Parts: sequence; structure tokens; C-alpha cells
Amino acid sequence: MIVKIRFYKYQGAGNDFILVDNRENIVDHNNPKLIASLCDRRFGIGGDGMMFLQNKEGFDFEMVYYNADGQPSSMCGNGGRCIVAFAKFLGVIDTETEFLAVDGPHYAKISSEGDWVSLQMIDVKELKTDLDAYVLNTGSPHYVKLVDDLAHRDVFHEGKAIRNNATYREKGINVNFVEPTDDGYFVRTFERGVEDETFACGTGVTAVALAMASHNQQTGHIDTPIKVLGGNLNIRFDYDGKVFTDIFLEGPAVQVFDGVVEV
Ligand SMILES: N[C@@H](CCC[C@H](N)C(=O)O)C(=O)O
Repeated sequence: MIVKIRFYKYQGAGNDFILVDNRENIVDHNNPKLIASLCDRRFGIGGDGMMFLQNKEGFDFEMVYYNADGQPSSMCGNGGRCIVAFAKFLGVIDTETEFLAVDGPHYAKISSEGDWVSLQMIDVKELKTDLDAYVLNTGSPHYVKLVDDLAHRDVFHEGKAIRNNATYREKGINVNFVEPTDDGYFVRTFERGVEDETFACGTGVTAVALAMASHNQQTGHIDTPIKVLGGNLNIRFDYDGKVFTDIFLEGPAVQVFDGVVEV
């Protein structure tokens, strides 16, 4: 049987997603093959991931997220920002929301124009090291390494090698390379589940901002502008030297096109 699915394509700093309004539970998304084929950039719609906006008691909505490989995954920060913009577009929310994602409840604020989203991320209590890199979980697991000449780095091959080394192969990890700039940082990320470099990673830049605060022994309220391949993001948070709280990931979330796909 052929089923028609209406979808909306969004991007947040170049991290792009297919979104479906599934409040009526029309799509059975427990279908890795279907999701991977829709995310395929040559044979499908194309996307770093796919999300379903669902009804959830006690919340404005639930975000159900899949990576481009078709597998459900941990939190996606840019996806979270895009689904907030989608919820506003659908009239589910106005300029503030409390929604449920895989890592728990999230508060977010969106501009009245609907294209700038400030998303609260989970508090982070643990920051580990792996040789000269930092490892932490901001809703998804991240490896953060300071490097030089990031513009010319082979992020695909270096990131892939770290993601698949003996320590991380089984569960996977997202690999972020970071270089300081005049006013913040430049970051490039190899994403697990996309298995490629993406143009931005929200939980990734969040991990970088936190790791760099600890690296530079900064405490108090910290604001960190980060440039990524697809644009600019900002991360603000409080740090007492042990725990990172009130973390907000901020940036653009834009609807690119919509359509109907027959599956
Ligand atoms: N693009 C993301 C991260 C999505 C999840 C990641 N691929 C994983 O499996 O950990 C973001 O914006 O945070």
C-alpha cells in the first residue's frame, strides 16, 4: 500500500532535518529503512536526521528523533531548535514551550518571527578527559579536541578514526575539533549516525563551550559565540567549577521547503 507523508524540511545553522507532524499518529516511524531512505541525499529528501512531532500529555509536544542512518538516537540540539520552530509554525506553541525529548523535558523560547530559538539543554555534571581531549554528554556523547588550522583539517577521516577506535566503536561518539577565534571558537564536527561531517551540531557546540570554559578555568556566567560551517551559534551557561547549569543553545531555525512523499 502506498502512503503519502507530508513533510517539512528545516535547517539550523546548516544541520538539516525532515520533520513530520505526527500528532494523529499516522506514520509508524519504527522503520529504520524508510527513515534512512528519506534522509538519503541522492535517492531521498536528504537530511542529517528526521523528527516526528507527537502529542505528549503534560507537555506541548514530544520530539522523536532519528539519525540519518534510520536509528533512534540521543538528543539533537539543532533538531530541538528546529522542532520548536516547527511547533510554532503549526500553531502548537506561541513564543515559549516545554516539550519532551529523549533526554527529558526542555524549555525553549522562540522569536515572534519564528526563526531564532533559544533551547535549554540538560545540566552537565561530568567532564572527563581522554589524553588531550575532553569527553562529556550534553544530551549526546561528545569528544572535544583543540586543534590548529581547523579550516584545512581532514575532519572526515580524523573524526571517523576517533569515532571508530576501540574506546568508542561500540556506542559511538560525536567528534568535535575546535580552534579559538577572536571572539569565540570555530568548530567542525563528525557526527555519529550520520557518519560524516555535518555543517553544525548543537549538542556538539554546547560540549565545546563547556569543555573550553573548564580548559580556560572560567567560572560564573559564560557566553560563547561559536562559528560552524553552516553559520553561527551561541551558548550561554553558568559554571561553578564543577557543574554546568542553565545551559542555553541559541541560533537560527529555518523552514526550507515542504512537500509530500509517497512511501
Ligand atoms: N546534530 C545533533 C546531534 C544529533 C545526535 C548525534 N548524531 C548522535 O547520534 O549523538 C545536534 O545538533 O545536537
